Amino acid sequence: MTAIALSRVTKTFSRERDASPVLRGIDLSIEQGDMVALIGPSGSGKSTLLRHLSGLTLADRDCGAEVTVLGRVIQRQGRLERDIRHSRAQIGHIFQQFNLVGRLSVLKNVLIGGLSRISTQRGLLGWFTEREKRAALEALERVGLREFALKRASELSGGQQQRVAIARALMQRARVILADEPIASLDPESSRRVMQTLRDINRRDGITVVVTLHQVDYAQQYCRRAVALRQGEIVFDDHIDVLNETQIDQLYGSDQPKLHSPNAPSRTLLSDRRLAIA
Ligand SMILES: Nc1ncnc2c1ncn2[C@@H]1O[C@H](COP(=O)(O)OP(=O)(O)OP(=O)(O)O)[C@@H](O)[C@H]1O
Repeated sequence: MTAIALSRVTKTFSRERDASPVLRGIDLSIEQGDMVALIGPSGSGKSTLLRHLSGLTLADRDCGAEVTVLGRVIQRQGRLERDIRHSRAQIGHIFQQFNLVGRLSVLKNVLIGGLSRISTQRGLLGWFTEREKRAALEALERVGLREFALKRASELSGGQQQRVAIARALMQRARVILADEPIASLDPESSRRVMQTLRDINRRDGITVVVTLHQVDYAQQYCRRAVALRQGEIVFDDHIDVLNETQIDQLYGSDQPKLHSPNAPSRTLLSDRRLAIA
């Protein structure tokens, strides 16, 4: 079953007449339960594409764009769908900067993930039931941070905070997780833990994961499929094993990021059958 579908998504930020689009007619479909890496050089449109999926960014109005997630329309013709709140409840968006409330406990931060399901008043007052607290502790257990529940979020390392953000998405009962450069500011060990956590929830819970990554070797190690963008167009879309050295060089040119992971699998050189880079 299709979890995510984009058709004809074009996005131009500038209103100047000759401004170039950041995304150019993107058509993409992702199956439920897949784990997909969005790769490509800086500025190629990865984050912008991801933000279209949760309706944080709207496509151009005149391009006939449509974005659906889990069968619900998120945006159509550059307009947000009316019942976006319900759709967003199923989508966990994780950011490079974690977006936790540093002065609150780790547990409270995770509990906030369930806010879309409880009354605004109860949420504002910070009243949570024993059942909700148990669920939040279970989510923390899943990401290996249960013993940090009562610490302030700001006391945790970057990698730990990122895992709290993942626990918050679990508490939210998200069926799709969109992770925007979740390891960009982390050291290799923390990066591995975060990617392992994402892969674990993908495999065990069947949650669809789309993750933007700068380091191709992490994509190769943890993701099943790669979608590569260059200048706002999809230039590669296939099983991650199909992506070879030559294609990576073509994709990044002289901007190719360093490969950080010492455990990266050796890459097999396969045919260039799908790469459309000119
Ligand atoms: N809100 C915005 N207003 C204007 N331009 C924007 C906005 N957001 C992104 N852009 C521009 O769109 C282009 C694509 O940005 P985006 O962040 O999607 O790329 P990216 O591939 O995620 O890059 P990086 O890997 O460096 O994060 C860039 O040129 C960026 O400057």
